[in-house]
Amino acid sequence: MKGKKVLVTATNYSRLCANAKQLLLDNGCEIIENPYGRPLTFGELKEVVGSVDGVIAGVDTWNEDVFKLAPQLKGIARFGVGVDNIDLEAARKYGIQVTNVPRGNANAVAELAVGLMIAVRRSIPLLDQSTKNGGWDRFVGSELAGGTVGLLGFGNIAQLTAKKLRGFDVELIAYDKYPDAAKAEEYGVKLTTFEQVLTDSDIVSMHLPSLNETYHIMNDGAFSMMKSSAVFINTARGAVVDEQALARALTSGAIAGAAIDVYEAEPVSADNPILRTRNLITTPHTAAETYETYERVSMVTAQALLDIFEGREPQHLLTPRA
Ligand SMILES: NC(=O)C1=CN([C@@H]2O[C@H](COP(=O)(O)OP(=O)(O)OC[C@H]3O[C@@H](n4cnc5c(N)ncnc54)[C@H](O)[C@@H]3O)[C@@H](O)[C@H]2O)C=CC1
Ligand SMILES: O=C(O)C(=O)COP(=O)(O)O
Repeated sequence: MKGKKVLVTATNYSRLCANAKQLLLDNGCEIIENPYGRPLTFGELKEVVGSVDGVIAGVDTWNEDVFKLAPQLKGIARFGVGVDNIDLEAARKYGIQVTNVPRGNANAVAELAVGLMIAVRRSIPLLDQSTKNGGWDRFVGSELAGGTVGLLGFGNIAQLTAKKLRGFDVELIAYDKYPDAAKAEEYGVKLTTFEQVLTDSDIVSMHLPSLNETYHIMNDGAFSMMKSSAVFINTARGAVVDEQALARALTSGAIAGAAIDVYEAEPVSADNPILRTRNLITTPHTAAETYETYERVSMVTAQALLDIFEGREPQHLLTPRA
């Protein structure tokens, strides 16, 4: 087990908390950090994967083209939840075990989603900008209380978002293909259809994973079903939204505003027209970036790789043997 090389691509080395680094070092691992502060490109992965035994992965693309170049790679521990950037079938074919950390960053994402809801309904970034520029523009906003918040997806993050919103005096509705009725009851959420979430909500918050069947689920037709006074929040994945349709909906006034943390292509390019649409708040895929998340997720990912190296079944294995 000595001398295993662990590549940390999850944005930067500082993400792995001290205890997790120590755990890997105590077990004889060498840690290779990501010097770029962003996901690695194929070219950058190609340079390094040849000698790597395990990866603590961010949102870089892990597919057969990479696996072919990584003969020693035994495990990928995703530093988060979404694994749309990892080809699980190809991983299985190459004998690479893949894990993730369900709920590890859910609280951070739920808190940001609620924060963005208030920020967009009260135009907080515009108020800040205007006041700093010498203005005294007391824009009129809308309250959450008395309105309906619709959750698209009712998994771990949406459930925590609902739990937090209970104190805001809102109606909560949600759509999920495999709904958890007990959790819905616990958090006072009415389960309904995708269409009804769109038509009835004052705030639509996206929490679906990126899958073939959710690709561009928010398109022109979906935005046209929303109230013109409603806002859209996306802290899930860029691919579930047709970005150009969102830009059209904002520009035409079909919806009143949006806040997005995720993009169809990341990092989002400065000349992407979505960045210049009216009443849009943007953050750079930051929903999970909290010290608390890093503590929780670091230990789980480090332990998963050690388990894989030592032949034990890791927690949250996504590639069980057929
Ligand atoms: N912005 C960020 O930094 C972060 C983004 N995320 C994204 O948020 C997503 C959701 O995360 P969690 O709530 O933890 O996942 P989860 O797996 O707990 O919830 C996903 C829900 O979607 C439902 N679902 C799956 N396929 C569906 C379909 N075709 N139609 C309708 N419902 C469907 C599932 O039944 C499940 O309840 C992740 O997949 C990830 O992409 C997660 C963490 C951080
Ligand atoms: O957990 C997820 O799915 C996330 O999107 C968090 O991703 P990150 O590792 O913060 O780039």
